[in-house]
Amino acid sequence: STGDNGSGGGRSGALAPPPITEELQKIDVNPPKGTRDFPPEEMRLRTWLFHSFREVSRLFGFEEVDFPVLESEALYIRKAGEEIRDQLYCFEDRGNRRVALRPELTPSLARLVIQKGKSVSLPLKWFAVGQCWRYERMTRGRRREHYQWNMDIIGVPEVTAEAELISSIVTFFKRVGITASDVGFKVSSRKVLQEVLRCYSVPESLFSKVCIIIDKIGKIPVDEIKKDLKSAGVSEEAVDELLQVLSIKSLTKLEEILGGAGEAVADLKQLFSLAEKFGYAEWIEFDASIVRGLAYYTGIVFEGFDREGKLRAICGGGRYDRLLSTFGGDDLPACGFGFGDAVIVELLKDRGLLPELSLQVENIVCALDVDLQGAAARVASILREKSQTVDLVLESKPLKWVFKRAARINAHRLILVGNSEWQRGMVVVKILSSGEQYEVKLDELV
Ligand SMILES: Nc1ccc(Br)nc1
Repeated sequence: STGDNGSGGGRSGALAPPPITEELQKIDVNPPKGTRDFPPEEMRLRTWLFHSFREVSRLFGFEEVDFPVLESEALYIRKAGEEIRDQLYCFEDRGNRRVALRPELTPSLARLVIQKGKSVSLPLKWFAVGQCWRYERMTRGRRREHYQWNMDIIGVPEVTAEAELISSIVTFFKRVGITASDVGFKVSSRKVLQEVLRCYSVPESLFSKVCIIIDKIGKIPVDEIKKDLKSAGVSEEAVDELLQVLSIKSLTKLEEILGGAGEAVADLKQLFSLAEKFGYAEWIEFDASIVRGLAYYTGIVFEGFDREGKLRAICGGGRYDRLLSTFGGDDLPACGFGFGDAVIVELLKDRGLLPELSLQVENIVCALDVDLQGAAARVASILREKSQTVDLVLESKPLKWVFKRAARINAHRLILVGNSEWQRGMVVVKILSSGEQYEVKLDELV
C-alpha cells in the first residue's frame, strides 16, 4: 500500500511503529462458539446436499419458501417442557421486543399460512432449507446452529400426506446412495398415547407434556420417566400401562390391545398399506415408543434412524393438526418433517458415500505480456458470454505459476494471449490433459 501507516508521517518518514492499542490486537478469527464457517470445500458439500434436498422437493411438486431467521419469541413459547424451548436463542431487541433465532421452521410456516389465509388454495406443498438455532450451554460441545430441510403439506387430513412425505425422504436417501439396509423409519401415532390416556381419564391438557416426557425414553432412566409422568399427574396404574403399550413393536399386537375401532390403528394400517403401494415398505417399521419431542404433533409421527445405531435421529416429522389455532388462526390439517444437515453428513461419511466435489473451471486465461492484460480480459469476456467458466489471471505471473494454478483449479484448457498471435487476431489454446496446443481465431473460440 502507498498510504501512510497511520502514525501521522508518510512512508518516507522513518517513524517508530504505532503503539499497540486494543484496536490493533488480532480478533478471534474463529466463528462464534457452536457455529461453522463454510470455506470452499465445505461449501461445495453443503451446496451439493441442499441441491439434493431441492431436487427431491421439486420432484414432489413442492414450492420453496423461506422466513426470517429472527422471529418473535412468542412463536416458540409452549408450556410442554420441550428441549427446544429450554434452548431458545432469544433476546430483547433495541425496540424492547422479545425475539428469537428460529429453532425450527414449522412455526414460521404456520405463521405464513395464517397470514396468507384464503389467498392461497389448498393443499399447500411447501419446502424450505433454513438455518436454525439453539442456545445450549457449550459444556456438551454441541453445535448451536444447523440447516434444516423441511417439507410440509397443509390442508390434507388423510394419511396419504404422511405417506407422501416419507416417500420424499426415501427418494432423497436413494438418490444419495443410502439403502433400506442403511437406514429405516420408526413410525407410530400420538393417537396411541391419546387412546391409552383416555382409558385412564388422564386430562387432554396433559397430553403434550406427557408426549415430551415419553420422548425421553431411551435417553434418561425409565424410573425418571415414571417419576416425571406421575408428577405431571398421570396415575401409577396409567404409567405402567402406558409404558407397556409403548414397548409394542407390532401393529397386530397394538390392535389386540387397543382394539381395531380406534383412529390410531386405522391410521397406521393405512400408512403401512400405502408404504407397500409406494414401494418403500422395507424402509418402515412400527414402534409405539416413537412420539417425537415437539409438543404440537397430534397424529402419525416418524423418525429416520441409522440401523447401526451409532447416530442420532437423521430426520423426524409428523402430523400437527392443531398448531395454527395455537397462533390464533383457524386450524388446518398439516404434516411435515425436519431433516438436519449434520447427521446425514456423518452417515454419508460412514458409508463412504460422500461425493467427490472439486472446483472445475473450463478455462484459465493469461496474458503473456503486461500490455496484453486488456486483451486477456476481452478473451475472458467473450468466453463468459458463451457461458464458459473462466479464471482470468489478473496480474503478471511466470508461466510456472500459471500452470500450477491451472492444476489447482482443475482447468480444462489454458488460453494464452501473446503479442505475435494477437497481432493476427489469434490466441493459443493448450488442452491441459493432453498437452495438445493450437492457435485459434478469437471469433472462433468456443
Ligand atoms: N433445533 C435445533 C437448532 C439447532 C441445532 Br444445532 N439443533 C437443533
